[in-house]
Amino acid sequence: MSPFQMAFKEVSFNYQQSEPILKRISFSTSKGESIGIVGANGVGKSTLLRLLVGLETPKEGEIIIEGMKVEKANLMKMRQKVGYIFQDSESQLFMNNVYEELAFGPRNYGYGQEQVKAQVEEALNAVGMMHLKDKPIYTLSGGEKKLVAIATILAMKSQIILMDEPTIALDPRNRRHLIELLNGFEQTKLITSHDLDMLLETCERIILLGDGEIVKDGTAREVLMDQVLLEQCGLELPLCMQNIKLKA
Ligand SMILES: Nc1ncnc2c1ncn2[C@@H]1O[C@H](COP(=O)(O)OP(=O)(O)OP(=O)(O)O)[C@@H](O)[C@H]1O
Repeated sequence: MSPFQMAFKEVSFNYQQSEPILKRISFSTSKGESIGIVGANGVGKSTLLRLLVGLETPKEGEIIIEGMKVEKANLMKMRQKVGYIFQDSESQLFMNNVYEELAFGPRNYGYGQEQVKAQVEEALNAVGMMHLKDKPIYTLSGGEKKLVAIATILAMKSQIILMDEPTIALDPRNRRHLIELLNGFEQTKLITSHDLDMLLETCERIILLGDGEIVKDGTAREVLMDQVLLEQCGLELPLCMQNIKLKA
């Protein structure tokens, strides 16, 4: 058994003809960890998640998940293990209605009709969206689409969940709902976000990226409460840590 669940080993990456985006990135994660990935716009957070699900291939180094290298030959197996929730949920929902959307993954993995139904309903109940079961996707609001996208991953029973900016498009009530959901998940979570307050509540570990490298990999408190470090990387303290002056 490997001592880690996922590992980046000296991974470097650049898009075609662009400067290096990620430079010799190394870190590993254990089962059940909740990790926030933070950094300024364009630093490579989404790219890091795309590499993890094999949507991009490292130029150097390798990524290992549960003992398997992420590469073309293993992608189908990987995709069952790793659920990826895109920043723009719209682009990942493609079936006619919510039930069909959630059923797509489990059906593809060969589960029978009753099992598929059970997994879909369990996932919809988990995100509190059972009432949307028969709704056409195009009638959902942005926040509902986000929660349905999360439910598709739960219906697949993925043990590793990657989320790219999950609180975008959520109103305060649904944002709170998401935080509570995340805190109840036993799966390993890797979450990229500029919502540092949400990360402070949901992640025990934070990886701060800057200039293609890991600037700091530490506890949420160590990283998200270090104003000098955050400002060096183009970020600010979480709002809950700032002395907010409200307009009269
Ligand atoms: N398909 C692509 N082709 C070329 N360059 C790309 C592509 N996708 C992203 N980039 C560039 O790679 C860099 C990293 O992008 P990425 O989306 O990973 O950043 P990010 O940290 O997630 O940003 P943000 O916080 O704005 O979402 C950016 O400069 C971006 O313009």
